[in-house]
Amino acid sequence: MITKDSYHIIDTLIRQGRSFALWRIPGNETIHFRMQSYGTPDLLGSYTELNGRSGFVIAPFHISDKHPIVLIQPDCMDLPEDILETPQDNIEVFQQAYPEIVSYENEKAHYTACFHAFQQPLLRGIQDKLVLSRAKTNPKSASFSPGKVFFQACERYIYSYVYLCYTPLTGIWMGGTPEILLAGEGNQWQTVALAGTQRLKNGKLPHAWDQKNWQEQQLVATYIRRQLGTLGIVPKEKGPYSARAGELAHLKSDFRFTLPDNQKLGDLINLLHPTPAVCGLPKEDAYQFILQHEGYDRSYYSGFIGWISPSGHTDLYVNLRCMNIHANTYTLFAGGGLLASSKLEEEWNETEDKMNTMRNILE
Ligand SMILES: C=C(O[C@H]1C=CC=C(C(=O)O)[C@@H]1O)C(=O)O
Repeated sequence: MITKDSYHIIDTLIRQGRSFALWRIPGNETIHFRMQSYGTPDLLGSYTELNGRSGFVIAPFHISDKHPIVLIQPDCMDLPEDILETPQDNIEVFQQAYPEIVSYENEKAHYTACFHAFQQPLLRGIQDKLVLSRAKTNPKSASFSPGKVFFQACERYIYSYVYLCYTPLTGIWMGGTPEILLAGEGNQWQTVALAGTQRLKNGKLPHAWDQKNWQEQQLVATYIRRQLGTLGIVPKEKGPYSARAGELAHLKSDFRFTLPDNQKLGDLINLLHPTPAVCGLPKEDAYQFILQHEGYDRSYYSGFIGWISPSGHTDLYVNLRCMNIHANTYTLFAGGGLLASSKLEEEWNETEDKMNTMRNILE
């Protein structure tokens, strides 16, 4: 069994440059571990290449040579009980592989400029929704332990999918995300439409939602219905209802369905991802707009992570409420859906609240 005392083994695996993932499903105490000790993870250039494949996948928002889809093909299913540190294990593993993401010195000014740019197509009715996000890089203390932080996140966020993934190409990613992209097995599959955000009220789920949040979530739900429909899938739908994500609440609809061919999960992912919960509508224009105007590289934030197995069980989640850990810093990411009616201060505060999911466990 993996317990929080194993944190130093996890930290050593990172220093040794091993490709591995640890994750915990919402409402479940078991921590899963998979590691590829031989060879290197597969690099894929499209979602459809995931058809028929299994392994732990980490996929970016925008696939590129710098950020391909990375598929860990594990040959080791148990966390080593102990591990021998050698003098070669050192921090260089961080430095060579990935430069840190530099956030803007005056972040609020950059966000404000982006907000106004994003509002143009929304106010003109060219876009119905656009998700604007940002990154914040902070110095990290010398004693920072990714392993310890992972176990803290597991304890604190019982309703979220908590993961830690390291590969030499992606670097260290960790998060506690509430959003399923695709989960299930056999003839029982599930996705969700998750959008709209407010803080918990005295630690409890709020049940009243304003028009903007409803509309934001309805756009995602309609999109999912339509995309599933193109495969002839008519899902059973539940919601929207208020769902908890750390100290925040979202509106959520569940979609349950069977698949015509479980070997074609990549085709379905290609249809769903990126949903308007992280991109926008109409989808393709929103995607291009974000790439051109957001002003930074989302990297693996708002991509997806998780275990994929067409003949076993699949648990893929959208990579939200996450951070990328570097040698001396860590970068937090968060975004929010903008509609024509969005207000700058509210949206900025929402990104702060979302970043607090990871920030709170570092304090
Ligand atoms: C884009 C993020 O959240 C999405 C998921 C739930 C609610 C959202 C919202 O209210 O804007 C976002 O669509 C993020 O956490 O960075």
